[in-house]
Amino acid sequence: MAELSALLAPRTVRTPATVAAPVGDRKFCRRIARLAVRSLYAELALYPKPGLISLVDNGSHEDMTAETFLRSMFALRRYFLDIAEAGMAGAPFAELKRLGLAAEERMLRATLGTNTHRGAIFCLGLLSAAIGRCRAAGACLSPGAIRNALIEHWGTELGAHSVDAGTQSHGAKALRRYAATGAREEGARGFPSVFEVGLPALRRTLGQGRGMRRARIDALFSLMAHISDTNVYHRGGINGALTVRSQARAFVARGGSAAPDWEARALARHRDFVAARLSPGGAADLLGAVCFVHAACGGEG
Ligand SMILES: CC(C)(COP(=O)(O)OP(=O)(O)OC[C@H]1O[C@@H](n2cnc3c(N)ncnc32)[C@H](O)[C@@H]1O)[C@@H](O)C(=O)NCCC(=O)NCCS
Ligand SMILES: Nc1ncnc2c1ncn2[C@@H]1O[C@H](COP(=O)(O)OP(=O)(O)OP(=O)(O)O)[C@@H](O)[C@H]1O
Repeated sequence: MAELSALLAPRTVRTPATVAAPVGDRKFCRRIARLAVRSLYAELALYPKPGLISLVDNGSHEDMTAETFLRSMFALRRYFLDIAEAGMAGAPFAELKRLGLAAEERMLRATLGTNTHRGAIFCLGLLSAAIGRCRAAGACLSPGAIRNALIEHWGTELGAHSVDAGTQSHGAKALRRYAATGAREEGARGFPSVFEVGLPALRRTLGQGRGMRRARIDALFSLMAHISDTNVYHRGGINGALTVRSQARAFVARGGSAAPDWEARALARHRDFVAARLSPGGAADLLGAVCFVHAACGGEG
């Protein structure tokens, strides 16, 4: 637990200018890795999240708990450091993929075989590499610079990162059965849901003075309303996907966290989703990525 409190202790460095300051590159990458893990923790700790695991309950899941997620997060600290350094060094996509696959193995060892963070390993890993690239180029960290670095350096390979014929993952099955696009398509397009949906929603709510908890809720519901989430298709098929999208759209249309009864309505959606065994895990992963980009660019973590 001492480790956990060190990891989650408030950051003293907060401004974009400080992120780009001439501290050692390794120190910079360590800080990026800390922010990545902290962002995954922020996603886990947020409540209520429809159907998802939090520190309060297990949502729609029987095979994992918040503790499984915490074990996985600790196992991934080294990965985020390594992939940020690889990005900084201009490593080819094959090297990022090798690191990503090794991290998946580490995650599965730490969780005794449960997939807690596959999407996050992919998404926050690539973003860590892109942040490393920005640092190497001396660019000031901004969402646009991070996205450009990602597309410029690894966009071609990401566009060709298709599902192997024999892959039996939930995502691969959802793609074959429902043409649900999922994490690969997000990556191929430079994570538009992070940069064009989740992050603007987070910043809008913060700009309106409603604080970080509500900002994360608004980002999560905006993502749920927008994305093609292979977890949802896997568990609930087309009807499940339509339910998640329409419920999230209704929440957003009523003003999101600006509505006076937002918390009761978010809780009601949580109960509905648990009853229907729905879990928008892809939106949860992307929320982690939104929190990460926001913090890396100097926002409150
Ligand atoms: C692309 C990946 C994530 C494969 O996904 P696939 O859909 O086949 O597998 P699976 O269903 O097991 O996992 C999907 C993960 O994506 C998340 N997800 C689902 N929908 C979405 C979405 N729309 N956007 C983002 N994440 C999503 C899920 O929560 C889940 O964690 C990945 O396993 C992969 O290619 N790994 C190899 C490592 C690699 O190439 N890394 C590149 C550099 S890091
Ligand atoms: N807080 C969260 N709660 C639940 N899932 C999350 C959360 N944050 C992220 N996720 C994502 O949701 C995914 C759930 O994966 P998994 O493939 O085990 O789905 P599942 O629906 O539980 O599968 P199964 O039907 O085998 O139990 C994880 O990969 C993870 O990335």
